[in-house]
Amino acid sequence: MEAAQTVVLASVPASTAGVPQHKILDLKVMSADPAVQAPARKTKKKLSAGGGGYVLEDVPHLKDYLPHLPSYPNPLQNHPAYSVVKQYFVNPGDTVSKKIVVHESSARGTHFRRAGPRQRVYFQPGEVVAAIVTCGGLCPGLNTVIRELVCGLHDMYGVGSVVGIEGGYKGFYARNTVELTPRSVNGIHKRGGTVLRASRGGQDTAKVVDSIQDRGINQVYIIGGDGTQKGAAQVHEEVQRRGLKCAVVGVPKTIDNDIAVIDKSFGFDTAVEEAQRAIDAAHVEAESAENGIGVVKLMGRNSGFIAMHATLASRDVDCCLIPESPFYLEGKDGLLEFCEKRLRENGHMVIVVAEGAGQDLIAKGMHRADTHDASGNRHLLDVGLWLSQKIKEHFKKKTNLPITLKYIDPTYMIRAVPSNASDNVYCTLLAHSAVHGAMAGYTGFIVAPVNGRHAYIPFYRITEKQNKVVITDRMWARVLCSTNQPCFLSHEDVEKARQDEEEPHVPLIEGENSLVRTSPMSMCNGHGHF
Ligand SMILES: Nc1ncnc2c1ncn2[C@@H]1O[C@H](COP(=O)(O)OP(=O)(O)O)[C@@H](O)[C@H]1O
Ligand SMILES: O=P(O)(O)OC[C@H]1O[C@](O)(COP(=O)(O)O)[C@@H](O)[C@@H]1O
Ligand SMILES: [Mg+2]
Repeated sequence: MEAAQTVVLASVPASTAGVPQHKILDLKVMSADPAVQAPARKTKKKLSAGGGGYVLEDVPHLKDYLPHLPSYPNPLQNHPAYSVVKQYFVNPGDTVSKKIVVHESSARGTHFRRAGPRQRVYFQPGEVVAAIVTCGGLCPGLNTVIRELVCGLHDMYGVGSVVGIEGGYKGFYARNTVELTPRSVNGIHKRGGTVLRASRGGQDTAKVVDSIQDRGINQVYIIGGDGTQKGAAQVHEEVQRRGLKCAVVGVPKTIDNDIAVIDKSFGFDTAVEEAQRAIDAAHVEAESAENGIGVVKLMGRNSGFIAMHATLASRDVDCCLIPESPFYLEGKDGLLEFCEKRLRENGHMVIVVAEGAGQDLIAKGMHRADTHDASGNRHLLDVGLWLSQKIKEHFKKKTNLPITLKYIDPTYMIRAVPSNASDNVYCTLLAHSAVHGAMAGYTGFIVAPVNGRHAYIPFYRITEKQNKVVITDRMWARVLCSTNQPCFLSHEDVEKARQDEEEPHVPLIEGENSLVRTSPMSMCNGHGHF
């Protein structure tokens, strides 16, 4: 839940960090909620406004607090591979639009600074001491990002000093660093996991920054998910407070695809592809038995993207359950009734369930205290096991249908694999964009594609809100349409989901779609089905 915030808008002069000469708006944000983990933000949001409702949400720059920092020509201009590119350096005014679908009357809206190499850099190759750390859960592509950060720094900018921090945040203060060279990272992209190892918990900002300071690290690349980037934002605050010349760069990693604003996180495609193998196996098992049911549990703590995409890709799935969409078992249009119907019609069925789905339902009637992992993530109850049990009980007690149910839990198998070809390319570009940003003196940002173009995005943009499947969007409707599963939703559920929608709906001409807009349940066909 986002904390209540006090917002102060004021005009300030443009900074020297390449901000276009729009009117600059300075937004101070103070948290009004004492329970919020992060301290009140000291870094001001860098907003600048242009014509037609254009807003640039810019990222911090080292010059914001080190105004006399010298800059140098970018060595890439003499690089044999890059110097022939017609316009290799990014135009300082280039920005990436957050909103890609626009109407003739709509405001241009939020933009982010376009990623890429700049004509001037704020580090000389010989002075750079870069550090790389991987935090949180595994994700296909971590090794590719590590490799490409090391090789990008070396090959493009001639940086020779790159160290790896082992075992996540705590490695900053609990372990020695390891030297990373193009030679030592060669070939690691063919392996799953992270050669630097990762961990949950142990994020102690003061100790992390002490270590950065003691080791003379001046570029830190922090690869991790939403939790990691909250930690990275705090590291950036502290680095800035101490006045250190150190660029803090976040590379978003999450297999769950739960990071807001960005198009997609690396490794997600690989995970969805790997999930197909589990669904295929479940389908083969189900098809080959009398009244066969295959249940596949996939990752997705709070966001059901993997389950949703795996379902759409497979087309063998009869029901997809995700955390964002509540469901129920018993009664009319409940899951158990649907299972009976599918078996009678088709003789077999496959259910895909995201691990975070139905947690409230399972917890009902259970006296069990919530427990959390070292990072503060809630431990989940095993929905796959619970669901399998409930289905078996139902068919045994309430029907005369003998069923064969197979439960497949490929959880860790889909994230422990190496990244596929397209994720490898994605990771390469991502790492290079991160390096260009740090060399250009930007700091306190994450790098990621927004509408297909790489952008530098301020930390607050992605730590404030998690990306979730919007169950009132077309994509979820496509899933429901392909599976023919019940919609399970009550009026209240739909209304609640609509309130969470980010984009306001623009009314359609002549009331088109107005039935759906005014009556949520008209989304269902009257039998609780879409
Ligand atoms: N709110 C937070 N503030 C600061 N650090 C955090 C926060 N949440 C998690 N972290 C740290 O980030 C690291 C990874 O977090 P975790 O939630 O496990 O994975 P992920 O970053 O992939 O979401 C851990 O070291 C954890 O201590
Ligand atoms: O058992 P672990 O290592 O804590 O990981 C399991 C969890 O990690 C996740 O993959 C998400 O991890 P991140 O937030 O680190 O990306 C969840 O889907 C899953 O619940
Ligand atoms: Mg997370």
